[in-house]
Amino acid sequence: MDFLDLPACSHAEGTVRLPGSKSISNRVLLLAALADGVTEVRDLLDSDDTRHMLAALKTLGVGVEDRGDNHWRITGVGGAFPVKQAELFLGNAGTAFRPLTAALALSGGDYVLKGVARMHERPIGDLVDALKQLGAQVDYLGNPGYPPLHVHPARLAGDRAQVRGNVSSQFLTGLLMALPLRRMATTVEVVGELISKPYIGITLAMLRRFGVDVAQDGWAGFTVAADARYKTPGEIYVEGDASSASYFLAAGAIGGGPVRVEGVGADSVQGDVRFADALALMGARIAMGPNWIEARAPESGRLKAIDLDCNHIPDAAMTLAVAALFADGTTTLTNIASWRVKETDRIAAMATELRKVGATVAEGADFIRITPPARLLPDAVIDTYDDHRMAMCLSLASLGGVPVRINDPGCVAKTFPTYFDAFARIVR
Ligand SMILES: O=C(O)C1=C[C@@H](OP(=O)(O)O)[C@@H](O)[C@H](O)C1
Ligand SMILES: C=C(OP(=O)(O)O)C(=O)O
Repeated sequence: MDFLDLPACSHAEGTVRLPGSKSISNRVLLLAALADGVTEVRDLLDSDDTRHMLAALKTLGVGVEDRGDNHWRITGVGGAFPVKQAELFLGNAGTAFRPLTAALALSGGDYVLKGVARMHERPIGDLVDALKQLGAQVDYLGNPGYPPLHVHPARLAGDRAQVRGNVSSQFLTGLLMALPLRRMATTVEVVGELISKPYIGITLAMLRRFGVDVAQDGWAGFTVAADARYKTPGEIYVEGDASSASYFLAAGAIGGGPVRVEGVGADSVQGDVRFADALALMGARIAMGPNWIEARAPESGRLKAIDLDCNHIPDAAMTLAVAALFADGTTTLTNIASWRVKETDRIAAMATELRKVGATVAEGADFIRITPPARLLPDAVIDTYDDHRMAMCLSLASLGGVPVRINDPGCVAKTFPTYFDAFARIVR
């Protein structure tokens, strides 16, 4: 097994230029592909998840040109994809799999969508159920409710669909992105709770950038007009990734700081910038400009434990679970049931790995509670479960003055291939 030994460290300080946002990159790529005309995409994230999206779009007949330095020229097809038969492999990229399922289901072709084994355990039934109400023909090739999928041309059907939003917001995101392909006014109603709402905010903001305004009835109803068409904005810059920012900001809060991240700040459309508020609740000193955030340790030196509903920041909340190792009491993170259906069962994985450094951890269906040890245990061998965030989060334990071994560190390639180099540059 490949591993990386992180030396003991206790101080973090410096500036990190963030890679592009995964959530924005994959939305922009799909919207640019469906739009009429050429979009110059700047600062695109270069990682496994975006490579899967780029490869899929190329297969589907979209013009995809690498201009170097994370600049991509996308020549859109102005509607449904011209290639009418394809088999796509999308790795473990939820932001590729769910939106492409919706777009392909309304594209009038015959498509197979597959991923890695874990992707075939990640639910998609709520999206497929909603698409079927709109006439989509989708078969499960494995277990009902899960990928792989076989998509056939849709039959004409009604002007509204209901979708459940309590398992993943990506189902609603996928529907919204695909609806302009129908060329008829369509309303999506959200049934029950909608989780991870700020990601719908990103979707709506990106649709607006591509010329489509969605009429919103709170979080319960979304209507796309019959004449909605994606228009290229010409050029678009991708913000830095706010979830990736969380590791460095936490490092600043734990290891003195200041640590500054550049590429994301007060003007961001990403909900995960709210991670900075959570760190502030823990006592960290936070400063923010339009395009940067900086974190320093509390005046007292030690972080405070918190009780926090983390439904709005499901990804960055994992970083709080590790910051809790450095707090003065028991931290409880609630409303995070979706952790169990992501890259791995993140509640179980986090509990197991935090215990390896000496924490006392309780877990439930939708919460995790962490009580730090007086001193972290040295030489923990951390398993990462093919989950980039497990690897990046647990690297922070080394700031407790203990050496930490990270197994399979390459899993960070999903969203941040150069993470460990960036981390090494700010710690000592
Ligand atoms: O739409 C998106 O870009 C994302 C939505 C979130 O998923 P859920 O809606 O499943 O919580 C998040 O965890 C994921 O990393 C990215
Ligand atoms: C849940 C995540 O990924 P995905 O986009 O595959 O859902 C994540 O990046 O934490």
